[in-house]
Amino acid sequence: MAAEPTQGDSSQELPSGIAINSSIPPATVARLILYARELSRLRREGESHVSSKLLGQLLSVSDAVVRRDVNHLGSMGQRGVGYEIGPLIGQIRQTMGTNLSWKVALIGAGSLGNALMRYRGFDEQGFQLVAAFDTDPAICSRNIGGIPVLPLEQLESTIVAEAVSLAILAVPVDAADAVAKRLAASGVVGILNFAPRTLPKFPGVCVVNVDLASELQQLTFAVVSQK
Ligand SMILES: NC(=O)c1ccc[n+]([C@@H]2O[C@H](COP(=O)([O-])OP(=O)(O)OC[C@H]3O[C@@H](n4cnc5c(N)ncnc54)[C@H](O)[C@@H]3O)[C@@H](O)[C@H]2O)c1
Repeated sequence: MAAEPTQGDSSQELPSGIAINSSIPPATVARLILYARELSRLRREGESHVSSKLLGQLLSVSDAVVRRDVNHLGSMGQRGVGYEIGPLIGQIRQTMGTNLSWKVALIGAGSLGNALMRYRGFDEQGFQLVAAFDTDPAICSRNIGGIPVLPLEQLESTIVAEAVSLAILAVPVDAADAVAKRLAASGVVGILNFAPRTLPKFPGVCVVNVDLASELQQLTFAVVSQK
């Protein structure tokens, strides 16, 4: 896997909160993910090839940027023919690790957790949400969006039994560190953290932070800077 989220001290933070540790620049990683989305759409529409110019237009970047980004994946394009869409999607997925299927646990089945459990888009991207965990007895033993909500006491045993490797953290901020520590000790290798704080570093565990308020601040910055 070429691109990895944060691990240890050599991590880099993207403005968006994506954090990676890799020879591929973070901005390129972010664009590669978007290229894959556009390429999949083009393939569904029956296209077999795409030029760097068209791919650039779809993301509002220049064709030179596209070529530079795709060069990180090895030799892919052919002058005059463009990129073959199928192999390019395959190479991006292999680089991102999304060619694999990942088992995911959700911790915190509150407002945000509920919305995530009802979201149908994870499966088609290779992410299988196997269980959610919560401390509230009124929520545990329920089934939300087809996902069982289990008491937090069953966290470690379920992660081991189901071979869960990723976790989504949607607990209140004060609970985040302790839960993350338990996830790391159980063998989870990646945490998507929604709690508005920086988690402690755990060896071998990658963290990506999602913070919509920060995204909104970037949006306001973009709006005020163009005036
Ligand atoms: N990053 C973002 O853009 C974004 C957006 C919304 C919410 N959040 C954050 O996500 C988290 C959840 O938000 P919410 O609105 O769903 O809150 P919520 O209060 O509705 O849900 C939190 C859930 O976590 C459970 N919980 C509490 N302690 C726990 C523990 N130790 N282990 C397991 N479960 C536990 C609670 O019982 C509750 O069901 C908060 O930290 C919030 O700040 C982030």
